[in-house]
Amino acid sequence: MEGMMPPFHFLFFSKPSVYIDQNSSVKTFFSRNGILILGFIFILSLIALIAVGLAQNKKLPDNFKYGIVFDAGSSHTSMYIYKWSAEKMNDTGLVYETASCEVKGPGISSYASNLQDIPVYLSKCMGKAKDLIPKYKHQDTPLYLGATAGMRLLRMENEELAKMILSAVTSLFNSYPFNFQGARIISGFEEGAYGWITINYLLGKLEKHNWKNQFLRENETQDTYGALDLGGASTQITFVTSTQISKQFKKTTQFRLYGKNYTVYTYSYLCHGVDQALLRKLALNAKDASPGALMEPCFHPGYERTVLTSSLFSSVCTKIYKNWISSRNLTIQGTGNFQKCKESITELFQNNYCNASYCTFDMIYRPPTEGHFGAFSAYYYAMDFLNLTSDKVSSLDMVTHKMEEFCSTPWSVVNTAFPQVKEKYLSEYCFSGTYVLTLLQKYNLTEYWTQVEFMDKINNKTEAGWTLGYMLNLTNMIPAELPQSKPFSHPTYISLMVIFSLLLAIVFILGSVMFQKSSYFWK
Ligand SMILES: Nc1ncnc2c1ncn2[C@@H]1O[C@H](COP(=O)(O)OP(=O)(O)O)[C@@H](O)[C@H]1O
Ligand SMILES: [Ca+2]
Repeated sequence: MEGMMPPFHFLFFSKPSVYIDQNSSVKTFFSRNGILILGFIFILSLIALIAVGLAQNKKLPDNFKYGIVFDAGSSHTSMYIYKWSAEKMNDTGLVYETASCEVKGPGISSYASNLQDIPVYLSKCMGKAKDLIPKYKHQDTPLYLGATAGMRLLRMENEELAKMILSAVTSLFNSYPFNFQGARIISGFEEGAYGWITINYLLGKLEKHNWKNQFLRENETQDTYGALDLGGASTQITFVTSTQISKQFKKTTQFRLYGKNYTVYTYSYLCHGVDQALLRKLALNAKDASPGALMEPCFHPGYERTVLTSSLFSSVCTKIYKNWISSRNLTIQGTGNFQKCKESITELFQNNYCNASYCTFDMIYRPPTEGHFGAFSAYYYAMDFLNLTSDKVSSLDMVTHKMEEFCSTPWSVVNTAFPQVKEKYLSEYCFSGTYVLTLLQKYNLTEYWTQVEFMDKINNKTEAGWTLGYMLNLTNMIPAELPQSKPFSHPTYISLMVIFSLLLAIVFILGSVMFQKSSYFWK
């Protein structure tokens, strides 16, 4: 049996029963110490290997954070609750909308004369936020309210009243356990810029991971989308421009996001929101109306609406038209003519004077548009209802044809076909659809019809609009530089794993050999 290997289990389980002589016991002593040292290295390497593996692949605990933003628009107020993982807060696209709430009632600016009703107005949605967000997170949850063009108009008319509305909101929100960060009127510039951040963040255009989960460099990221927001009282256009723009126009802003610079052009047209545009159009045409009646091509044949003429001139946007008409009842009668409707809408845009190289309308300089655009809010509501979104209709001719057909459909037919749609919206889709087309044409975007994507919820979750961008900015959640996504870079991780694995293999082999040798001394 001399020289033969002991069976495998002997290497590990057999114990020496007798020491043969002095010489061999010394050798055994050294070989046993060697085994101890190797064993020690083996255990250390094993611990290091496990630690590296765990650090890299640690399953992050479900530690979520929340944020609440109220969008106090001119026509209505909505609340959005956003949610994100606390550990990954600087990664893109990880903040999403977890719930939303429509505040019942009109826009907040109409509460100027009944401030006492503001708590009732907002408390239902606040109650929803309290129920949805775990109690222990309430104090850490930032709460914002941003008001847009309805409040901008009220401020122009009566600054004191606008302040009183915001104070009423502030005292109400301070009574809730959330981390209230303020209620304010955001500027049109912010509204455009935050809308642009929202859609590009959600579409993953600001930074990209590759398959190894590394952030890509500047030239590897995708082109951003321009943002088109259409509200009730104002509308914004925002896009990255490569045109050098003179500082005098003050229409651009610089962003540094995830290590990349963006020069963004943005402009907000007050009184060009869809509701104010309709009001301006009706006010403008009221002067030519035969006593008591106004023929309106943007409403369906057979549709009638009676308004008090004073209501047409009560807005800051229509005051300029107020002159010879004393208040009286005016019946608006639809004639359903798309082409005439379009012509009358065109009159709402001024094209007469431009003090720059190029203006879209209303003397506002704008550089040439570039790339794709995401159009949301009332752009989406109108085009989605009319089944005219750019993925469904491929050419402008088709859109025009469908609009002609829709506008000329008698109101009785439309009303019967869509009993579930709010009458205000349904009766105005011919106008709002035509307005969307005219506005896009004024922006020179209709030539590139398929480059305009009408969008509502991005990734089926988060509504496109300024609110998410606003919160991301105020919570510093979009870093200027690229964040490190893992404790080790991928090459370091791989190198460490290979080194420790090799070390383990060597120690194991050496250990086995030494153990085997020492067992000969024990025999
Ligand atoms: N489901 C809908 N269908 C049609 N229009 C809608 C729908 N929901 C909202 N709108 C319209 O979208 C616009 C939203 O504007 P809003 O955000 O309130 O104003 P602003 O941004 O100018 O302050 C309003 O004109 C409103 O009537
Ligand atoms: Ca809005």
